[in-house]
Amino acid sequence: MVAFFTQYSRPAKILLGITGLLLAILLVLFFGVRHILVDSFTEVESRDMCKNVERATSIIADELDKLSTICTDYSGWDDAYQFVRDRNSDFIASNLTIEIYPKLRLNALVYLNSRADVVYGRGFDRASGKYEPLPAGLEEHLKPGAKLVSLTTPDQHVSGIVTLPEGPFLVAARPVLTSKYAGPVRGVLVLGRLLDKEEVMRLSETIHIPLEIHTADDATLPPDFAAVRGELAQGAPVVLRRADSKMIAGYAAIPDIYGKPALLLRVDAPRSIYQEGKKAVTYFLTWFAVVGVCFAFIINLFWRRLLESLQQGRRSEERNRLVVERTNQAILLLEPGAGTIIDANPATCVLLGFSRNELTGADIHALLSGPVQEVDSELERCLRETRELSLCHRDGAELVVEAMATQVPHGDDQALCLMFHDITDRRRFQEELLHQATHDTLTGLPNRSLLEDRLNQAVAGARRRGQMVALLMFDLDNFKVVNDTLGHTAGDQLLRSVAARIRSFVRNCDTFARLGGDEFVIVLTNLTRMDDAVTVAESFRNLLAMPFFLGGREIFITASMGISLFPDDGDTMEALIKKADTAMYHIKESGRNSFQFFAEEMNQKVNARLTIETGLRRALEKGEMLLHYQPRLEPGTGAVVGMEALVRWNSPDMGLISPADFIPIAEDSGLIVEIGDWVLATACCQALEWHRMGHDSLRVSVNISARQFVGHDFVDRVVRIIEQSGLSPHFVELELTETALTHNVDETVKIMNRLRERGITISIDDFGTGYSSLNYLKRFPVDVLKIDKSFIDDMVKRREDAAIVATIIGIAHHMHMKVVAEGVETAEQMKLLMEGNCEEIQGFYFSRPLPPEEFERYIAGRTVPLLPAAPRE
Ligand SMILES: Nc1nc2c(ncn2[C@@H]2O[C@@H]3COP(=O)(O)O[C@H]4[C@@H](O)[C@H](n5cnc6c(=O)[nH]c(N)nc65)O[C@@H]4COP(=O)(O)O[C@H]3[C@H]2O)c(=O)[nH]1
Repeated sequence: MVAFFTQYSRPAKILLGITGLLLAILLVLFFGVRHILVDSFTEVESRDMCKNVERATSIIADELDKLSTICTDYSGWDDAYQFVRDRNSDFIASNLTIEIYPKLRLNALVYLNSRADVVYGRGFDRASGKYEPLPAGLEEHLKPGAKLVSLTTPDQHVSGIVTLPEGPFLVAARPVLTSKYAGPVRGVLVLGRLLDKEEVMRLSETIHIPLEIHTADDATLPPDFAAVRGELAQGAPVVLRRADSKMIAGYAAIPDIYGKPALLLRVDAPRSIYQEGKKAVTYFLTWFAVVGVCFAFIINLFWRRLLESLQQGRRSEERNRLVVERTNQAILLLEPGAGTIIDANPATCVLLGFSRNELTGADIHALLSGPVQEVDSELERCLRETRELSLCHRDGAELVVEAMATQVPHGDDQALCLMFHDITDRRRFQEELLHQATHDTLTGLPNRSLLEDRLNQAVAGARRRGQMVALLMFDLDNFKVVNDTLGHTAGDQLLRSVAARIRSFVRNCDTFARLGGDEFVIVLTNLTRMDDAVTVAESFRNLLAMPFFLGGREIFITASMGISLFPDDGDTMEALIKKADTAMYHIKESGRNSFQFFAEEMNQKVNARLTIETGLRRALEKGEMLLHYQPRLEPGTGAVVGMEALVRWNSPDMGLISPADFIPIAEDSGLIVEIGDWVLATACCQALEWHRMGHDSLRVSVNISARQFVGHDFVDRVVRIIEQSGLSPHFVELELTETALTHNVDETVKIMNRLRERGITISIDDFGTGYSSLNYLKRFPVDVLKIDKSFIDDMVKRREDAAIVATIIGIAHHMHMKVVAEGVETAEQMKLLMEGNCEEIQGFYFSRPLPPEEFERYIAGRTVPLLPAAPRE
């Protein structure tokens, strides 16, 4: 048995137990209810049977009453009254005929007089329909003093049963009276009726109940009667006996007129109530059993389902638990409303550095940064959307997490399930990316894109408040020089220092950005007057005026600043920057180290510049460019040894334009490369032509812009152009400015060497105006130094300038370079230069730059040494 049960799982055992219990209840109910119901039907059956027995006894009583009534009719009658006295035969003949016996179903009729003498007495056999003697046994009851005949008063009467040897008799006795039932009593009338089988059958048919009657003292009583006789004799009114399941018998005893049991009667009846009841009970219980079994089956089914769903629930709970325990997602369960942590999964512990025990029961507000109300509303929002929250690690570090929440059942309430994962690194990376995208890497200042954003915000705010916004744009004067002379690293350091110095003075509400190169922009907000912008601009200029220290060297810089204003100069970054840039450009043109508000005239200048740039692009194609040549002479001999090619632009719209006006624009736009190539090619061709004309020692010098020089294919281009012209490179001199050379010294030296290897002469133009570093001079493979005109101008009046010129000549000679003085305008200048052993001279004193044909005339008519008046250009 134990083994039988142990093979099943616990839920299956419960199921078996419940099924067994149900079946037991069903069985108990079945038999219990059956018993109770059958008993109650038996009881009903008994009651019904008792009623039948009563009806049987009643029918005998009724018969006795009827007999008594007949007796009354025949005893309370004047004729009978007379008859018992005189025994007249008429009475007998007319009233006591034989017909009355069967009619009244009488077996005996006896008139007795007051002395109990039988006046008239006859017996009658109803079977044969004939008179017979009175039953012998009856005479005993008719003797004087017998109960039947002892009726002395009119109201006395007797009816009942007497048992005679002939059988039980129903008897009725009444005193004989007048028709008015008046006395004195003259006798007694006794009527008797044999209760034979026919009579019993008649009674039985009357009451529709099978009836059997025996005398109580009958020696041949049937056994069932004999069995109940004793019980009835002891006073039991009715005794019931069930012979089998089909029939029931009820027994009763009927006393005789003396009160002794005289008759035993039996009423038989089919046990229909019992049978029907039993059938009904069986039917009911069968249904009950069927319903019970169905119910048990359904319960079983539901229980199985319940078990399955419980098991599924447990499995799913286990699965969920494992997921929660093993997921990388941090999960916190919070008490509703209070924010107390109910539970935390291992991922949370790893993320926050707290143990599960430490977290359980802790307040979430201690982990989330921010005021309680804000934290609560953030948690509330997490139910609707993914939010970013700041959590505190155990070590105090701030963690940024991406969180969302849902409500889960917790007891009768709903707990808040907060799920989150660490995005600190991602957020940091995004912030870095955003910072990189919006900030300048060198200085860390906002870049153009962030500047635009801030400027738009500033403009929107100023528009609302009715204020002004100032955009201050500045660049560093001569930054290029610093970059070129001290190197890019120093240049970068200078930019960083400038940024740091200005940034420390810029208000938080303002924006300080770097556009690129040495260009910076400051956006000033909350301005109500232009003067505020002036004050700020001046303070920045003062800030920049203080020295910077680069690599142990003290550097002084200045800046040129252009200022544009919202709303006067525009409301977009493009417009405001363009106008600030225009103003800055204007400042640069007019002396630098200052600031200037944008004015419309500046725009006109810019437009003019644009017109030049546009025209320049077509000038070469249209043949508007031409070259003038300025002769270079040897002071000692007065011979023209060469000429400087100087470009001219004869614009059909603007007339003859000076190179001082369009060369810077050509440099800025990059057109100088194309123009430079044309100049070199044209100059070489021209020189070759003059060589062919006989002036075969003339050297031609050509100006080279820094922009041309830094081109990666500069040498190849120059060499190719010279070769294509057919002129020997030995007659070509390239004039480079100091600033062009100091860009990248090593590279410059290489280029110079390559040019010189080809026989090309290199000269430094405008020497003395740049940094004039002797260190560079020592490294550069230069053939000629051209002393700038500014020194020549003042050398006659200022001894310092004369000394500088003499020094330059001395150094140049010392370094095996020739010296050319340009801008010589007077004989004094020429004289001093001759004395200083300057190799070549160029200037208006001899000739202005001349168109080719004039130059030809000039060299053709040249006599040496002369001090000619300067010819007009
Ligand atoms: N007051 C005065 N001026 C004198 C005297 N002697 C010569 N000049 C002027 O001084 C300039 C000399 O040229 P630069 O220093 O190379 O200065 C040149 C040069 O830097 C540039 N330039 C001219 N042509 C070219 C060219 O083909 N290519 C490049 N890259 N630059 C050129 O334009 C500058 C100006 O050229 P220009 O207007 O032709 O002006 C010329 C010339 O006319 C004098 O005694 N007194």
